[in-house]
Amino acid sequence: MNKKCSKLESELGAAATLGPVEAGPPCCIPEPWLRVRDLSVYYGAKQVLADISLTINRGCVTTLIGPSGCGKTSFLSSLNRLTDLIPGCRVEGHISMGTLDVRAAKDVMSLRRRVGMIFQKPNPFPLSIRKNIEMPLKEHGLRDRHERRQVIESVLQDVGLWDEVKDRLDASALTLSGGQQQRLCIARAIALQPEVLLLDEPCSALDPIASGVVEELLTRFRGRYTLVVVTHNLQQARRIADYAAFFWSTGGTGCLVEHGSGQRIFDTPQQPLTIAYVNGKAG
Ligand SMILES: Nc1ncnc2c1ncn2[C@@H]1O[C@H](COP(=O)(O)OP(=O)(O)OP(=O)(O)O)[C@@H](O)[C@H]1O
Repeated sequence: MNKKCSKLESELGAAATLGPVEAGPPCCIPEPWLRVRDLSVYYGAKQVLADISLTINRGCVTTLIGPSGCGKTSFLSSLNRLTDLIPGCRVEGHISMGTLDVRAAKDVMSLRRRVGMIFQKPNPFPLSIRKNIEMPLKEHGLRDRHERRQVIESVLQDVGLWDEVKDRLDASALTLSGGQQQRLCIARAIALQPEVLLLDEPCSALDPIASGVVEELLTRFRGRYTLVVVTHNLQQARRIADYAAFFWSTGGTGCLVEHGSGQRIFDTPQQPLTIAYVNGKAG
């Protein structure tokens, strides 16, 4: 077993507070899954991303780093077509996921089931803890009540919330702490069995302990989901990244400066801007 795999094993063993997540095979052998070619994004006349080409490997953690405003969220939102919902937003270029042409996909609801998104600020529905997970399951056609209950328990176990909430599933999700709300949002996303999870600064609104729990959870998801994580926390990015992509903005337009394995981007970056950024001297 190579070094990365044995490291993953010890990380899985260390995640004792979380549920019995069944990890898939670790991403030792890169398998391209999301392919982005010549992606440009505009808000009205303003171009905020130019000609981004990046391949994201299945089952791996890819972190997107770069200063505020360089287009990381816009990039994420293009991947599951949340950009469709932004008035005046226009996307050019090609995005594929496996054999699916993302930009041409007609069934956007199914695309978003396959590509879930977690936001910076936890956004549970103002409903009970149970309904937060049950409602999307119903919307996506899971009619059997017993099966829904099983999924609810299983995903709450996965995110380590089950023991904390099993006696108050009908309480409002808004009574949970910020960290618990974020884990509920992750449970809600994984209940739909996505292939890809997009996470936009998932820990930045959380205290260090809650942030650590979510980070540990992401590490355990490696292999089971393809994770694309935006983070401003370079230590965190360094810890979790199988791959990293560094964005920068010139004159308000974001571009991709450099990408590669996390180890290479953080330990031996090639581009002067990347060197300055990962060493805290730019951005
Ligand atoms: N809905 C919108 N309408 C117009 N401009 C927008 C919109 N959303 C983002 N922008 C602009 O697009 C640029 C890129 O924003 P984006 O949020 O993608 O960057 P980011 O790297 O994720 O920033 P941050 O790290 O601060 O979240 C910014 O200049 C921002 O002001």
